[in-house]
Amino acid sequence: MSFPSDDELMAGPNALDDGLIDAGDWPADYRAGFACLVGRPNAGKSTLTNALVGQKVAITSGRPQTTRHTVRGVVHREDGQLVLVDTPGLHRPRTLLGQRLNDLVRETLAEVDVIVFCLPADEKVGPGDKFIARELTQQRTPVVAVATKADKVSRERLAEHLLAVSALGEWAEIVPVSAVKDDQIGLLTDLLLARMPFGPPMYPRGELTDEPENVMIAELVREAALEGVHHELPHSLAVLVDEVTERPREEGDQRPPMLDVRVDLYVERDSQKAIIIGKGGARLRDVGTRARHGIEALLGARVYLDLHVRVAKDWQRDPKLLGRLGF
Ligand SMILES: Nc1nc2c(ncn2[C@@H]2O[C@H](COP(=O)(O)OP(=O)(O)OP(=O)(O)O)[C@@H](O)[C@H]2O)c(=O)[nH]1
Repeated sequence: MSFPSDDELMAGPNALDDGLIDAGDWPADYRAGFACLVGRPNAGKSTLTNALVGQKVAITSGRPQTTRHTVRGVVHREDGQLVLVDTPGLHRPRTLLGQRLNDLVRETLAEVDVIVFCLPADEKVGPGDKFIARELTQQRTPVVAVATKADKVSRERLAEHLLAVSALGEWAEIVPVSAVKDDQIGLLTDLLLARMPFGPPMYPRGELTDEPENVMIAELVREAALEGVHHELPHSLAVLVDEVTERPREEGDQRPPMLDVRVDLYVERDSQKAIIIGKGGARLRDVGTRARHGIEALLGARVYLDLHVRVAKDWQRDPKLLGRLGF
């Protein structure tokens, strides 16, 4: 058996023709395509992604890749499939990292079928939103503006917010939703699916994400490490999984496998390292415990988690390190 070439793997929907994916039958009016969620930090993108997908993203491995963007989740319906891809976030290009992210973001925006612009109803439309709105109006992909966290505000405030959003730019639709209360999520899915091209499913049904396990592990550690110190360490923390190894087992051992997971956390300054580690290492132990529970649930294994905090001065400007960190 020969492995498919990179070109074949990148072929997206065509991969079906190569017999790489067994997607089963699909109706003639089936739609499938890509959407990405954008919005400033804390706008509710992850929560909305999970609500759209309908459950926490699940891990599966060893399947052909139909997009070179990280897939956050796949919405499966009888009438179509919506592949939610990641955008690393829009930032003003102050550092090399910022510039690269923005290039990546622009490419992503141009390649998807619809953009979901998240604007939290409980916050006024601000400079961050205007910056993103300007980016979005510079390209041709239709944009659905979503007023997120609608459950947090009164009807009057929501109406005011929707007006402010509509004044921000030309949007294909404006929809208020609550991901937490599962309010209008079905309607939003309808609107997004209607903008997908007709075509066969890109993923076998039942698959929720194709995020590599290591990225998910790094994400869990990052989340735990940032808890409560978001404002002190906004973009200055990078997490890299160094190694995952399985411990040898005695024959007949019925327990789940035991994995050693080694993870490096990169910060820019000694002071940030001190924040992560905490007094006498207490905080880092906490971070480890929380992340470990998540990783064990993710991998269905027992995990020994080994965290190392390293200071990599100006990692955001170091192309070599950026490459290693996957940017
Ligand atoms: N009440 C309410 N809270 C929400 C809703 N959606 C998100 N939140 C909360 O808003 C906060 C931010 O949500 P996230 O989904 O993490 O936002 P994000 O845009 O992914 O954030 P970044 O990763 O920083 O870009 C979290 O505390 C969520 O629980 C919602 O519909 N209703």
